Amino acid sequence: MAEATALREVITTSDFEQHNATEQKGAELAVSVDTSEMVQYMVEKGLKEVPPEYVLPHKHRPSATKTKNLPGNLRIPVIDMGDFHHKDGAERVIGEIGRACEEWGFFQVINHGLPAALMQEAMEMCREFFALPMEEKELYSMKTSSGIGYGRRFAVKEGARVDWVDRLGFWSASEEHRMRQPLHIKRPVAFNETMAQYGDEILKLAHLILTALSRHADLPSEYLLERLGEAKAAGVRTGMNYYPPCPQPDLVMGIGSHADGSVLTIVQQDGTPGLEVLKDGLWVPIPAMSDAFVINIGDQIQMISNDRYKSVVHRVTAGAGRKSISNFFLPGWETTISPAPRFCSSSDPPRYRPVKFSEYITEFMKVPLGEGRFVDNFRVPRSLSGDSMED
Ligand SMILES: O=C(O)CCC(=O)C(=O)O
Ligand SMILES: [Fe+2]
Repeated sequence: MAEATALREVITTSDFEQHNATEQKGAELAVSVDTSEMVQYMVEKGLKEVPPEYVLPHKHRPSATKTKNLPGNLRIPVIDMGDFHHKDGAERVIGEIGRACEEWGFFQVINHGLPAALMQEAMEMCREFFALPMEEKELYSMKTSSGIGYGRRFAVKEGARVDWVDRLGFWSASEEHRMRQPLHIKRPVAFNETMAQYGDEILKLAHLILTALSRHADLPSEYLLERLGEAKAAGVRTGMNYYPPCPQPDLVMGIGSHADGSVLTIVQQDGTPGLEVLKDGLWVPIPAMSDAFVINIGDQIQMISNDRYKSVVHRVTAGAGRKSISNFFLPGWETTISPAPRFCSSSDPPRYRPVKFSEYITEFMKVPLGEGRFVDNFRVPRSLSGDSMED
């Protein structure tokens, strides 16, 4: 029993799930999700007080860390990608994306190419799924360490704090990933088809962003994509998140502060605030635009770009109820990630040691979120990499 709990705790936490880690070794581990531990279940049963494992230390609570008098210029960039395919507009878009990734690691995009109707349908799938009776959602419970299915974010170690969120995880792209590890949702009936179409479009958007960043760094358009290994091996892991209404929102976090281990992450919000990014020591709320995507750089691009493009800490506060769709663009499992020569020089040698994505993700899943920057574990000690480690 204790062993099963420990296993489950280690397995279902990380941002981009551990699907590949165990799958590639042929060692998926059995896990079981206990319905009574789902946040939505507790809330629907009329919970009035947040259980102790969710409660944040005082100094980490939203009331203690909220930015008062946010400077007016501290707003994450909103970038209109409409001109990206036009010769005259492309330079502007590329410049804005590149600068946003250098300065913020976060930005929102509008006119991004995904039809508004498809975004609405995807959010509708998310709403309808979480509105199913608990017995029906349970049919999709995470059963193995793949992280695919209905489950939640558990503590990674005994006594660790738990996030106020339930999640449904699956591969939304590419077709290879969907076929190899499918999650067939019966209701809502349009789920599989809609989310496959959505995933394919998200994949295209991820490619566009990497093209823009490659060009921003004066590299061939395909450069960053090619560094992620075989095109077929990269994919999009999607997590539909439900942060149920919380009776004591100041005591908890929807998702505690963390940086994503992905290449990049593309998030669709439902129009409810909650997502915040840490900028110059201040928590900056991200406007909840339901027709935009929030895009953030993940650790893999930070390493490849030798810290030029930043993977930045963010968090989600709880409140009256919120849904979002997190799409993690992941490299091929066998891909070795290392700073690309273009981002290094004799005065700024590689700041990270090469690391196989499989090694990265396996280690990432063992550490609790919010405890330091995981990516720092792969930094070359300063004395070996020259004297230009400062940001
Ligand atoms: O819910 C959100 O807006 C973002 C969630 C997030 O940061 C994550 O899934 O890594
Ligand atoms: Fe995140």
